[in-house]
Amino acid sequence: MADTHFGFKTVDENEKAQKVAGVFHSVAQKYDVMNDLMSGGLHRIWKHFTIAQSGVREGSRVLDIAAGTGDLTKAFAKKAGKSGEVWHTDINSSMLQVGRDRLLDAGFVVPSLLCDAEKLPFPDNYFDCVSVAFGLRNMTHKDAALSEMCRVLKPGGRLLVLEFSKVWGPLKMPYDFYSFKLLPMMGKLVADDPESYQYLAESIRMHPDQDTLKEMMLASGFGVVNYHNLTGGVVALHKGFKL
Ligand SMILES: C[S@@+](CC[C@H](N)C(=O)[O-])C[C@H]1O[C@@H](n2cnc3c(N)ncnc32)[C@H](O)[C@@H]1O
Repeated sequence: MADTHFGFKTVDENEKAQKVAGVFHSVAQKYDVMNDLMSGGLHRIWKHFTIAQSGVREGSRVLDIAAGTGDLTKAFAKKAGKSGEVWHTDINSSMLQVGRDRLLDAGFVVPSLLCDAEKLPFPDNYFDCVSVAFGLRNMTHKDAALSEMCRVLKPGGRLLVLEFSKVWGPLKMPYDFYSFKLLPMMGKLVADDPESYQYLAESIRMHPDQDTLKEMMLASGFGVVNYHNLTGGVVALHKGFKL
């Protein structure tokens, strides 16, 4: 079994998947409140921008990967309407359940499916839009997952990858202080789980930067890839088009 990263630690690939599963089983119930707290609500703006860039309209077929508590799924379901088809998927049963309950409570009846982004159980050329928000970073074989996302898209379809990225130089020091000092502290106080939020900070630093991710998407089969930096590169939205 090959080695990979779990935050700053080197672990074998099997162990990474188990540790990531442990993080998300542990944070699922507090995930939404922590998301608002940690980002000061900014994640809502980043997601709003993602939806605006999606091209999803009435009747679209959309796959939300690593969808967790379902923020994007819900917004896509609104846009795709009754004639659309929107899937809420995640590898983690705790995150999927919290998301499914939230979607139902908000009046959205969409399929929720437990599945691994690296082996998608969907046919080729099926979706108009595939999204993965803050999920790719946690995957063991990112290339395999990106190739799967490309496979299930129709020609002309688009992949949206919303993910933490490399910050603009002058922001680096305050951002590091925030990530490595304040974040684990908030994780302890609010969720009694400092390790999961330490992993969050470390996994962000280990994730490919904007241009590297763009190259990975091109190598995975996307014909055109571009990206937008949001909040000084704290987050980037990559758009990949299958030709
Ligand atoms: C930080 S949450 C993001 C949830 C949601 N997309 C959002 O933006 O709020 C990351 C999610 O990625 C999921 N995940 C990690 N590895 C995955 C994989 N290989 N396939 C599918 N989902 C995965 C986790 O279970 C977790 O729910």
